[in-house]
Amino acid sequence: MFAVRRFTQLEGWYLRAEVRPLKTSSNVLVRAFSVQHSFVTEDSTETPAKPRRSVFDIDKAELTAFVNGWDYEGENLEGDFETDDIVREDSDFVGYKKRKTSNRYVEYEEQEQSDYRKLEYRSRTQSTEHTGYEVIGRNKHLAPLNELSNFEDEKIEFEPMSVNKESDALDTLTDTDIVCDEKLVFEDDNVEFEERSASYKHQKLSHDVSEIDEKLEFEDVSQPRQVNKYNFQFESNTNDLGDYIPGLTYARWAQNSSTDKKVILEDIDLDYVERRTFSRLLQKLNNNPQRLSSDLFIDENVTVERFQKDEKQLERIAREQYSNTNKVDLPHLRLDVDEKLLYVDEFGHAAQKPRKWSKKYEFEKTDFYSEQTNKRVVPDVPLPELQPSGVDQPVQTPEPSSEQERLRYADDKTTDYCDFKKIQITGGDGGDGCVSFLKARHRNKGMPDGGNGGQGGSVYFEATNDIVSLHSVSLKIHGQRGSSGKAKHHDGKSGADVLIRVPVGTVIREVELSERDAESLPPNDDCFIHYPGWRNKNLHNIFTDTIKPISIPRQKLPELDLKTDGQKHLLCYGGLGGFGNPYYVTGQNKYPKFAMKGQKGQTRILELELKTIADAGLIGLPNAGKSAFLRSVSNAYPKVDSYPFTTIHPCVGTIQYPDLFNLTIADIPGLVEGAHRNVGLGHSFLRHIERSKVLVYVIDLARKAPWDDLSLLRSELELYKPGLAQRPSLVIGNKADISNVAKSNFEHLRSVAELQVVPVSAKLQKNIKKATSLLREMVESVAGQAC
Ligand SMILES: Nc1nc2c(ncn2[C@@H]2O[C@H](COP(=O)(O)OP(=O)(O)OP(=O)(O)O)[C@@H](O)[C@H]2O)c(=O)[nH]1
Ligand SMILES: [Mg+2]
Repeated sequence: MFAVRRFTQLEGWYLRAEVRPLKTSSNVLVRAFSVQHSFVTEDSTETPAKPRRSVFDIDKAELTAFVNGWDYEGENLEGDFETDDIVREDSDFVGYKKRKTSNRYVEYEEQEQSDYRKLEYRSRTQSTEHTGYEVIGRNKHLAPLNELSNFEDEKIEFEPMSVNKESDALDTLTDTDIVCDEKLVFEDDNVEFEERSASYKHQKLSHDVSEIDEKLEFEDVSQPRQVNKYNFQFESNTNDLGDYIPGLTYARWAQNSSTDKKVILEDIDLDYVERRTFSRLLQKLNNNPQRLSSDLFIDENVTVERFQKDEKQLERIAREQYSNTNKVDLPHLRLDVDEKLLYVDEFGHAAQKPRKWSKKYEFEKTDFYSEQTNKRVVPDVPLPELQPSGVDQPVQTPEPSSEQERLRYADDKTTDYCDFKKIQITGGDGGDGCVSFLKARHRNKGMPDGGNGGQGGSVYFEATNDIVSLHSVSLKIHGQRGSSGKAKHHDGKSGADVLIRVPVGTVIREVELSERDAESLPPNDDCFIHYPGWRNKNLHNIFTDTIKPISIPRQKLPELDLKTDGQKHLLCYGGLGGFGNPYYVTGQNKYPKFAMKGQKGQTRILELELKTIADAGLIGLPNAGKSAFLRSVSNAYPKVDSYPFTTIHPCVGTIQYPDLFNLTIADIPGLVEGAHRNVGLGHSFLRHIERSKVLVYVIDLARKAPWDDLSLLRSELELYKPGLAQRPSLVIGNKADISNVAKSNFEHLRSVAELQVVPVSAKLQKNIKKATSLLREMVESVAGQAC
């Protein structure tokens, strides 16, 4: 950790600013600042009787003045820091200078050594040691530190104060511009202190920092905010948490010994833990990742409902789930417990709202804490019923009322998804050969010495799992041209190859060049470079059958299916470099006055079609709950909403079974009647389930006649590709929680459908286990069969 700290002492106060960078690389991002000032008695050997620490926000202008104007050349430190305590040494440290400023960060880059010095100093009064790199700034302006002695009120107003003192500091720092809009961070220096938050107005600073002229108003941070921290305890077979811990900046974890299977994560502020990281961690810890999704579902019976971001949202969820069972006090995380996973605790903490980058903040334990046993207590929450709500009426899924509305939903401009593209790729041209003759004293006719041209760059395709769409592939792609040969037998350099990365599952087909495309290609008439004035003569003399330009034989590419990650193919050769004139020396012609031009690179027009590769594909009408089902069973997190065509491009999730078996499942947009006539979103997206070995029909049991929906889906599939509907299939009867109607519909559907029907509630996570195990059975039974 690198820190830039500066100290001073002024009228019994001292101020400290810390600049905490993001990484310890040569470019340091300044991320958070803390400024603290506390009272220090005049007699530095005594511990202050009642030291106080006040915390306030510091803004850009103040900090700039503060940093630039600081001077601690000894005298300012007297009193607090004895001269002997200050060990100043010139070190090898190469400091940092400002490189780029954005709203949030100041980026520093390496700076001359002479600009900075390394300091070690000890404050006797605070009995703490600090080591850090001090930036010796321009000693021009001081922040209005005098005002700080009057820091009694809630409001502080800073005035700039100029100091007429010149220093030999650097020009480079004059525009040091440090952004600080974060909550302050304070550490415990073994001194009790009072915290106070202050909202204050920033007054415009006039000189030298005049570029910062806006008036800043800070929000009032004195209002307490609810901070939710959770503790998790698991049994785990793995000790390998290293990868996951960095994401959990706000969690502490402990493992008693390497043999102990218990892993405890404490004080996790879910507002701050990245959702996916955390989910992955739990997955790893749990070692039973079957139902773990990014929504933090842990097991059939153990469900951490949601990240508690929004009290109201939580309340809504709780009321929905527990409507007929229990009223639960809010806001608390609900959890059902089984014997395997131990407990989850919850605290409602009243604490000051931490700003984004602040690392520490105080909280108090309030609920669910037993003072007798000094342990956290598990709240006793009964399990919910299978069908908690007694809704009799089916929830009618809204249909798009008009074509316009449908388009509005379908036209999601925020996503750049593309699964079909026609592109032109061209290999780089070869470099030209050179016509040159040795020039030497006393020789009026030197030998030919022209170099050969370099080869043009080729175009490769590589399949990768890193991308899921073709949108990043350019429409026209060229390999680099080889450079031409030069005199004195200097051959040209080869052009760089181009690698085009496409998602796994991309099918590449070559299309014949249309006449128009062929016309647009450069003509290939004269393939020779001529010595000045020799063109006609050359054409007349030497173009016999023996000297012919070499052309790359053109072969049509077979269809190429990139199915595995890392699969790489060369699709377009770059042209060969042309020969220099020495190549054409013969007995008859010792001084050839021509050389070969570089060959043209190959050109191909290709169609790229992305056909997602997944073991199972979800098919259903819009709003049937396909995405909700995918969310509940896999690690994917597609958007779920109550309007049709929520999903407009495919999304692939992975279901992970406890024995590490993985199964991929693709969610695609809703299919409607007449999709083959391009109604709805059409049926071109069915290409993404074309390769799935198992089809999963997701049927909304709350609709009037779900069996009709099923036959409609099957007939649309058949119209898209004959035989597709005959694949092994499973029917998921979703929304089974909508009780009476769903139940009767299910009975009927089961009797009518020739396929196996599993009732589930994707929303309430019911019967999911059965669905996933059936799905696995089917996938395993068809494993190895070609689709
Ligand atoms: N009551 C109930 N509602 C559900 C269930 N599953 C999904 N829903 C709701 O149904 C609506 C549609 O869910 P989605 O998952 O977006 O449906 P979809 O099939 O992906 O829809 P499209 O992407 O538009 O094709 C949402 O409002 C869900 O909350 C369920 O099991 N029970
Ligand atoms: Mg969807």
